[in-house]
Amino acid sequence: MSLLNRSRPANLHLPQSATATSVCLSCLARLRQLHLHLPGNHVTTSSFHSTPITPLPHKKWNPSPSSTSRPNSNNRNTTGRRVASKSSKGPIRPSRMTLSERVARSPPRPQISEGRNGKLSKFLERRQEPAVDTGGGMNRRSFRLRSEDKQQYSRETERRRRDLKEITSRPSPSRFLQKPTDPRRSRDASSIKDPVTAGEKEARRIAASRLDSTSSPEEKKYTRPPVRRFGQMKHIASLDHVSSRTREITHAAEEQFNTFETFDFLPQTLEALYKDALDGLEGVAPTPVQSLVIPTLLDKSPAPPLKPLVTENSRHKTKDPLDPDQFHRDGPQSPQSFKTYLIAAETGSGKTLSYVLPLMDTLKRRELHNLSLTQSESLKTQEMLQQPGKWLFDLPSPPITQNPTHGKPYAIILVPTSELVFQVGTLLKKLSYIIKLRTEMISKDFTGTVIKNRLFRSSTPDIIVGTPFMLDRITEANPQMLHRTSHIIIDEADSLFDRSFSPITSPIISRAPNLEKLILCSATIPKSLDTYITKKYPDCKRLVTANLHAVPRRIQLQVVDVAKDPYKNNKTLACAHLCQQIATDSTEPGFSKRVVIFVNERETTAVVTSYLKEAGFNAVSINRDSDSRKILESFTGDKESSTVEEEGVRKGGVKILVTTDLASRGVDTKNVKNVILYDVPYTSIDFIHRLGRTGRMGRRGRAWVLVDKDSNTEYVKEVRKTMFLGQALI
Ligand SMILES: Nc1ncnc2c1ncn2[C@@H]1O[C@H](COP(=O)(O)OP(=O)(O)OP(=O)(O)O)[C@@H](O)[C@H]1O
Repeated sequence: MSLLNRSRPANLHLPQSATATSVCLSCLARLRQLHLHLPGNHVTTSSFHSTPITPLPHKKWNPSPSSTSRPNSNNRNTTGRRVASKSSKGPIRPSRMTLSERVARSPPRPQISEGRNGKLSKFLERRQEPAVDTGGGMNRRSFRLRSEDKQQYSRETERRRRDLKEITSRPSPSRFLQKPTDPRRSRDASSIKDPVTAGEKEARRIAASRLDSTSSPEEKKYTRPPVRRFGQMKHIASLDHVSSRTREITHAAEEQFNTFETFDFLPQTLEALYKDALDGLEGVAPTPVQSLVIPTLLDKSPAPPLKPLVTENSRHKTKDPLDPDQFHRDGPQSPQSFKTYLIAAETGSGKTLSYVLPLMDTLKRRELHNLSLTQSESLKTQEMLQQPGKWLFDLPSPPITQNPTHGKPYAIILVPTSELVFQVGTLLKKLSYIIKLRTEMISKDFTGTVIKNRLFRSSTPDIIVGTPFMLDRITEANPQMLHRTSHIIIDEADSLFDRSFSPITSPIISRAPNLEKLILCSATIPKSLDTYITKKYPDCKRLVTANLHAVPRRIQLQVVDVAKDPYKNNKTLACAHLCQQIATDSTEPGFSKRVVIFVNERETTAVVTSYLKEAGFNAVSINRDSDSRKILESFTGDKESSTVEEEGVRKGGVKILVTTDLASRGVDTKNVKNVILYDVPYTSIDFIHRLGRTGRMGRRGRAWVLVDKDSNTEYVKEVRKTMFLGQALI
């Protein structure tokens, strides 16, 4: 008893008047720990407990420096880490939470019954492995302190290095591009399968050396395999490498063009930008991508003379749309008279304005230039007519043109979905109110009559925004429509040049004989796009920002293991529970919180939405029948304040959108703070785009990814670590 009193920490629950049966179980656990560390400690517990307790196995006394200098009574565990005092934690929480009311309220935390030793130790074990793993978090210091993490990480890295060796010896696993087998690479593998003769080997060697000598330095540069940091992350390896030189250029541009005034815009462009495009925000500065792109695209030269119209009315497509391999077989186009640019920057970085502003400014300059030419012509005419002896027929006759400007836009902007047509089109309309240009939208949302009126009425639009599907059909029927088109912009270029879109996107470009600039824009450069551009537009100028392919660190990603308690592989329950937590947390006070849930399959949207609706949430999904434009509007618009009634119900204060990748690209959900990845995305590209719906334009964002027993947990962990380190996912 005296020994006990001597070594008993002050926070043990042992009142002076304690009877043998009133000692709490946690104290007993502490006593047992002490017992393990004291030499020859044979204290019997019989004086404290009425029930006999099986003696603990005797542990040899080892007066190591760690055990003597860091006793457990100092609130440190056996590894020497500081742990919170158990007695100060209040009531002990159970290991199995019962979610009897499912998601209707947050999971209760019933008290564990005292005296069940097994339960207690299990509980303490489980507490170290929470279902929601927040480890990556934002705390760099605590991350560094995790020595076990580090050890595990180095073991993982070693294992991956071995995997990488094995994988790189196989043919390219790229999902986008099945390259023709390179004899140089397949040499080893084939020699194992079927023995080759010495003659064949020699022939292969010669073929390989020929390939080496014929490939240009440009080709060599871009056919280099990307740096694969993680052998397992094959998807990540499909992203292109961004050189340090590119990063230096971006930083230099950022320093040089640090205000919108430095771009030498027309006064009306600047006014429209400040008043309409940026919603009256004050003190705005160009983003890195804008500093880089705007000076390059801004064009003050007058429009060059138009090439004559192609008279033959070719109604046939130059390419076979049903041939999926054509995309990868296409050789470089016939000598190009136009310049090509590739804009690549992280999601939510302001890429749209970076191409829209110089485009509108250039077109306005040309319009003003043409107007001044016409005015000076008419002045000359009047002067001539005033000369004595001159009359109307002495004047040179105006040129007879077969190409009236009727229905011929100067610029075309292509985007993959009608939702994006609406988003980009709305921005253009806002800007053109002050700049005074005519802009129109074309998508499946409008009837044929509406489209016809928009295109071919007396006032021809200067800029048309549309989907490739619509514009391909219209320009195929009216090939002369693109005669005056000097600019074609392809937003989300990685989508519009993939196997499904490429056969309808490419012909539109080839129908514009007077094209001056082809601008491709994307947040990700998959290897397929990189190869396509190198092959088809070898002189393409790449405008790439330093943070390309990196998910901003202001987005916090947490991993929820739904295989663990309390979800027991019920993903929908875990998702509803997360929504409940979001609804009740103290973020965004007074405002309706928005949550976007991404799933991999269209069918899952209906399942998740109905479950959430049943649980009382305000959930919607985008599908074929829904008015997706209207639904998205409530997620892209400004913040809405939640009413007192909604606040009371709590669930009413949160709006949930369940969607597939349909809403993962380009949609400017700038006020969405919460994103849930219900399914692990198939590729890193999808990861980047889905996470890109939050944390836009410098805002903070939160994301959760649900993993179950079938998910590639390793892959998710690597993505999270890479994000945490602020590195690109390549
Ligand atoms: N210089 C700026 N200052 C403040 N806000 C800006 C600036 N430029 C653009 N924005 C705003 O940032 C938001 C995101 O812009 P935008 O949609 O162009 O991003 P993005 O790079 O195209 O994203 P994504 O890759 O997802 O399509 C828009 O709401 C836009 O109004």
